[in-house]
Amino acid sequence: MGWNHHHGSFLELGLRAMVLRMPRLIGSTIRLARRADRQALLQVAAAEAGGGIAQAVGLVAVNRVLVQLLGHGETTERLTAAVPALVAVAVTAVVGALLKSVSTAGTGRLEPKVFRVATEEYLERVARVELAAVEDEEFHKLLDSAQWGAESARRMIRFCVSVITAAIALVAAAGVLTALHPALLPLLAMMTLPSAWSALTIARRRYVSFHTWVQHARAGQLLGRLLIDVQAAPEVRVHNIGPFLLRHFRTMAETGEREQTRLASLAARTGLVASGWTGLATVATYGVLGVLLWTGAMGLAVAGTAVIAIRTGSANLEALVVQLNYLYEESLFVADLGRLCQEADRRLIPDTGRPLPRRVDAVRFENVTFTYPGTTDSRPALEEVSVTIPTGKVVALVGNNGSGKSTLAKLLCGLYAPDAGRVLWDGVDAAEADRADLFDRVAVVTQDFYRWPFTARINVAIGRPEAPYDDDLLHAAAEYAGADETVSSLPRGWDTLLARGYKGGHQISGGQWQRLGIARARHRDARILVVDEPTSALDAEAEQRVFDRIQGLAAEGRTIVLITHRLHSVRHADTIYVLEHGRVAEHGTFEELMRPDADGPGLFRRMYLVQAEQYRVDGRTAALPAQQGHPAADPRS
Ligand SMILES: Nc1ncnc2c1ncn2[C@@H]1O[C@H](COP(=O)(O)OP(=O)(O)OP(=O)(O)O)[C@@H](O)[C@H]1O
Repeated sequence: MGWNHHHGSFLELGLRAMVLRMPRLIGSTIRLARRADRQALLQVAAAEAGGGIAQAVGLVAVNRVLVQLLGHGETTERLTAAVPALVAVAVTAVVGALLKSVSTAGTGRLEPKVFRVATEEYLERVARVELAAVEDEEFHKLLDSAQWGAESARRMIRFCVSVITAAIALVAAAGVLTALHPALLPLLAMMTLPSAWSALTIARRRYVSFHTWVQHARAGQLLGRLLIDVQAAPEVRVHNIGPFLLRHFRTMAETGEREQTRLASLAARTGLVASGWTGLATVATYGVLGVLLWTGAMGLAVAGTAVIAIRTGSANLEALVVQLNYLYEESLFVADLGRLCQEADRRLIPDTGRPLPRRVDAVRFENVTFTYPGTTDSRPALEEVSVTIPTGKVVALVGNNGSGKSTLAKLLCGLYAPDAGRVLWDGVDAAEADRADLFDRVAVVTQDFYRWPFTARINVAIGRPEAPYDDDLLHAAAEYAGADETVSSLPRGWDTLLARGYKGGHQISGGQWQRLGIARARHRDARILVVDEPTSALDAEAEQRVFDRIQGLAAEGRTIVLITHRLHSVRHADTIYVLEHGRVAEHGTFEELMRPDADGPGLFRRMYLVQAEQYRVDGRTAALPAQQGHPAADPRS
């Protein structure tokens, strides 16, 4: 459990502080409800207040009935005298029932809306935080527990209503009891305090346990989900991974069960202690009532009403405590949601900044050093990197796995800021730039671009989510990426759902997805196109076509940043940067880098020749570039 050290602020609170905090928590729920549906909130509040008044009036009427029935005179006379009070009891009961149903309807209307408002509140923020926050383990832990907060906010409405109902009813019963005899009130409180203590103690324990185990539970659920995951399904079967996953799922579930057992036995012990104290308080209460009757300090009718008031009062108090307990438990999760929103606000991508020049001549990386936040690696992902990306040119980034190519692309897109050095868009430092403006100017297509579980149309159109659908533009983008054939082969064309496991869902191949991804980036129509290994799943012909088209974009004035391991594809790039361990090892044109006598370590030439060697046919040596007196090299030829 060493990796889980989350401590919510509530864990530091004592029981008294919790009780004191309760009104504020109820207040924040009411504010949330007001934002969700003011009218429904008023309806619930009015119905609950009316219900409380009806209950108090009902109790007073019961007292009148008892006084009349237990008074002097003929039975028929006493009955007749009690009729008006009896009618009042019936009327208050009917009014109470009607108001209850009004409140139930209002609560039912309010709850889903509160859930939506609370969910939107955090989703809207989390979608706008810096990428570094999303990748931050601490932020994720907060996200894990806060996700329960929206559901808790929904449930809090019901518990809030129940708490208010029970509180109003309790005040009514306590008022009547005080009027009957002031000594009865503290006794009523004594009867219920032990259960209040026990309920709050149990809730607090459950919350602490939840926080300690939240990631364990998530990991267990993940194992369960892997067993039914569509993408994992082939490997699960062929490699017989099912029993392995199941075994670990069971081990994790059993560990969780032991925690539940521990909590249950603690709860049983606490409950038993509380019940003992409640029993003693009940005996004392009825004892006092007996003494009052015995000494003649209280009449029989009053004692009868007092018994009813004590029973209703203690039932209300019991309900109040139980509901308060639920409310408290839920409020802890809502508080987590509040903390997540605060943390997200702190880490939001700023929505202001310097506008970028309308026409940028070049983006320049000046001695950029960058280490991923939270990593313990001593070596930065990028170290003193200087790269120039002129507008309208093709710049290729090549290098071994982990050399920093994708990281450089992410910094270019404004997803991270350098720790040292600057990324300059002409004169404007990207760290100070208006990020929305910067994002607007780039389109990215990576090897693992997102496969949206939507229709083919949306999968391309989502490149420009705000723009209205224009089928001509979508067709042009698809044609550009060679995705038009894929789309026309789909059972419902553009409207085919690309999500296996849903009705009408269809699965396409990796290469077909890649064509759609390229079409999406093309549809975005940004000034800088970053293509990170975009063609790895394409067949040779399609790949060639995509590269030719990408070159064509540069001719139209767009800037292309091309990341690839297929060195043959970068031979037409205007500049090639070769990265090694986060540094630029060498750069130049293809011809310059292929010259055996070139300055620098000759890394590109070595890598190229290794690739070319793999394409040797029948013992013939791979061709070398034309300027060395050989025909242009194509490792695949
Ligand atoms: N999100 C991340 N968090 C922490 N470290 C990362 C992250 N992404 C990459 N790295 C690390 O940064 C270094 C550079 O990775 P990067 O993905 O930029 O390499 P690359 O040249 O694109 O590699 P490849 O050719 O395999 O795609 C690697 O050491 C990698 O482990």
